[in-house]
Amino acid sequence: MSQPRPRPLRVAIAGLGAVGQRLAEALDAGIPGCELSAVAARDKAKAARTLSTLRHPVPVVDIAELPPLADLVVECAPAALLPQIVGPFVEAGKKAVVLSAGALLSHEGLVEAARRHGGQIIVPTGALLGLDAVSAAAEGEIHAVRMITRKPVRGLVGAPYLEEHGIRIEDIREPLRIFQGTPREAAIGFPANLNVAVALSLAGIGPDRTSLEIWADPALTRNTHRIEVEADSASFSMTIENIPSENPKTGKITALSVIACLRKLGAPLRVGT
Ligand SMILES: NC(=O)C1=CN([C@@H]2O[C@H](COP(=O)(O)OP(=O)(O)OC[C@H]3O[C@@H](n4cnc5c(N)ncnc54)[C@H](OP(=O)(O)O)[C@@H]3O)[C@@H](O)[C@H]2O)C=CC1
Ligand SMILES: O=C([O-])CC(=O)C(=O)O
Repeated sequence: MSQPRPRPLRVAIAGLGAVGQRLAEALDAGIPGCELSAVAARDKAKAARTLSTLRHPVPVVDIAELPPLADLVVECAPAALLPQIVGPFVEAGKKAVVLSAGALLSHEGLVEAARRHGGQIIVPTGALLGLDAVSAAAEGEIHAVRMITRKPVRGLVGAPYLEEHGIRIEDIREPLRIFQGTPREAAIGFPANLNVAVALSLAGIGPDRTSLEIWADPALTRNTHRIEVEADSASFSMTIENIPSENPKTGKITALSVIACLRKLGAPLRVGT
């Protein structure tokens, strides 16, 4: 005898920007097993106007009001808000999908809280690719992971690292390597630009052993990430060229990655790790 169908997972969106808006539309159109239940926005009146075209209206609230309204939160807000969005969900044994992955490194207590309370933090592949292969390789031994990110100038301007080191990229005419280091260092210097490098490091050999280069390239229109992995099971390299969304720092594929991740949560056929 088949089991009764479980009730849909109530999904909250924290941050209604480039990712949040696309995700709200997709949830409203229907992701099996999920229903949009609430949205948190800074400017609630503006968010209510944005959401007025949804078929199924949802409350627009402050971040602190989300936990009783949802079983899972998708964090797609400025990185500084990560602990206040994710903490209450994982402490209640619920799930949080995290896009500001870089901020996890300075709030490792969130992972411990999820462990203690039976919650879960999910970092989707986001604007990157290949995290399935990296996770599989990490079950064996990975010798080295290298990532080279190239971005158009407007995808990088304003990053704290550039200000701190007096690096001006607005008028460059040739590609310029602006950073060489680790994802842990990049998460501090580029909090809105390099979540992908942190996600890669968490899937593989960690934020201190992964090596990262960042280039500003005035000829580029797409955020381009190349990853190179040497492991005892395989060697592989992959490149993704992201078409920017309304937010030039964020690739369009980011929201689609979250949609695919939510779709997999309750799917009868799940493909990929
Ligand atoms: N892991 C990955 O692969 C990727 C991660 N990211 C990260 O995902 C996050 C979201 O990206 P994106 O959608 O492009 O960012 P946006 O800047 O477009 O959206 C962020 C939204 O959060 C809102 N916000 C600000 N303060 C609050 C608050 N107190 N309560 C609720 N909402 C608030 C902003 O509102 P307002 O504009 O009014 O201030 C804005 O609408 C970012 O941290 C980004 O770095 C992005 C791309 C890839
Ligand atoms: O890493 C990020 O946060 C965003 C990014 O590079 C992209 O969208 O390509």
